[in-house]
Amino acid sequence: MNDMTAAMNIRLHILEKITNGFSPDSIIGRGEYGDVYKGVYNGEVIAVKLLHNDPQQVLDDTQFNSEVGNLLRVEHPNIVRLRGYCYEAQYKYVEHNGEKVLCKHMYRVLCFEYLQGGSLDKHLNGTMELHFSMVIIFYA
Ligand SMILES: Nc1ncnc2c1ncn2[C@@H]1O[C@H](COP(=O)(O)OP(=O)(O)OP(=O)(O)O)[C@@H](O)[C@H]1O
Repeated sequence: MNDMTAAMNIRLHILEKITNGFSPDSIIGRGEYGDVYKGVYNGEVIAVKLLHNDPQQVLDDTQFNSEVGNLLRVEHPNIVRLRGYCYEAQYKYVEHNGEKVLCKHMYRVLCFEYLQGGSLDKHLNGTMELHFSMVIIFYA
């Protein structure tokens, strides 16, 4: 990871804060790959795209890094800018068949400059499989 991508890494707790915990009230749009929330980061309004959870199509670190890298390289006046990303695991206990089970929840988030009536069409193409996953890692 270079300095640029490191600087654009936005921690999950910050994204949760600026979207009121990914509250439905903060949703500004829904796409094929995830829901889009509105938030303010470093004084700028941004569009926060929380990628869907699909256990069948989980991106590994290399693939996600590669997609973020691609988005960083795109510089065009007609294409919305990536402001940051988040790739972070959260661990929590959930009820499963009457037992408490520790789950690893991977969050994959892309943050874009906010556009009035904006869309991520220009960024998410057929080659991207962007999801966040929930994987049971062991039983308590
Ligand atoms: N940068 C943005 N600024 C403002 N609103 C946005 C932005 N990006 C997405 N949105 C809103 O969220 C909605 C869903 O956007 P998104 O790009 O995720 O889905 P989409 O346009 O249907 O494309 P896809 O099929 O790739 O998911 C958009 O229609 C728009 O209303």
